[in-house]
Amino acid sequence: MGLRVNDLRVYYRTLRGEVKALDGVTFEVGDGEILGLAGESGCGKSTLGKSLIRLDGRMRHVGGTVELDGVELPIGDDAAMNRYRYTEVSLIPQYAMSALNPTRRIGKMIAELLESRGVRYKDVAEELERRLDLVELPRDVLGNYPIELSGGMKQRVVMVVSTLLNPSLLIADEVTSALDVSTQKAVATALVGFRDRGFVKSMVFVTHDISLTHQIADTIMVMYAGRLAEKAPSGRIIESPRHPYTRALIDSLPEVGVRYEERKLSGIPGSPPSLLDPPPGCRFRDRCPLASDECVEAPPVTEVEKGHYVACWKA
Ligand SMILES: Nc1ncnc2c1ncn2[C@@H]1O[C@H](COP(=O)(O)OP(=O)(O)OP(=O)(O)O)[C@@H](O)[C@H]1O
Repeated sequence: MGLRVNDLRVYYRTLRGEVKALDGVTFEVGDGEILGLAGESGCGKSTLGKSLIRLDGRMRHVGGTVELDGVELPIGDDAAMNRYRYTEVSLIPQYAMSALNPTRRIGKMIAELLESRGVRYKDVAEELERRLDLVELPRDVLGNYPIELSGGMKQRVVMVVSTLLNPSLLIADEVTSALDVSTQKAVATALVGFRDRGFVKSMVFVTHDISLTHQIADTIMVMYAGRLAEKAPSGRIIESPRHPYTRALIDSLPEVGVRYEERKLSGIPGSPPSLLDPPPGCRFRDRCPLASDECVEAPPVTEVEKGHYVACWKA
């Protein structure tokens, strides 16, 4: 049944007011689907990823729902969410390599984690070893402390641990940004393999790198200033983007493997609006070459062809 997110609003409390980081986002991810989430820094990608599993202390669930396999997740209630974490929805965090407890051997850490989920280590030990083999980690890592492993090895440990209980949904948050290009590819390929083997049913792959997303995701969703700009099957969005912002992103893609955050968006002056007090209407209109009077009203998300959604009056 997959993931169904409806009009999700999550804000950050700050001294200057509330940052409307996620301001009414609706989308679905089907079983077996990998959704790549793209957009400039600050558009709300990580906030969306985190909202699906754990709101941090400053985040407030203002409205909207998240349904996984037909069950509404209590995302605003940290304690109630606990029973879904690892088993139903799991996260490979942005800094996965530092997510491991430095004072625990890997095996011990996994045993404690399993215990907290009511699972006996020996019941999954064989499967754990099989998965370590699969990502080409020696079984000995179970006896190692994190400091004894390289960055890439720690990354793979976190990948294996976070998917060990076969969650329905995996959120991979910028898992490749700290890696070199060839390791990025290997990690992305391993994640696709996890999906193909059924370790996870569906995945939200958050990244700056739209060219990498294109290689692994079935569908790409582009966000702009806390809202959905466009969502379509990967090939479709790369070949014929309909939103002017998506077009700019793709035009600014120089070559595979180069992150667009490191380049200026060609031909688009300005920067995204502040999410403390975003202007009414289309949030891209100040930078948009096609903007006209109707853009003072926020465009609805429209399905322009099957599976292709765009929030733009001109699409
Ligand atoms: N803890 C926080 N307190 C206040 N505002 C925050 C906090 N974390 C994020 N924000 C703001 O929320 C908005 C969305 O941030 P988010 O990290 O989700 O974006 P992102 O697209 O994932 O960016 P990046 O790729 O740089 O991580 C930004 O305006 C950001 O400044």
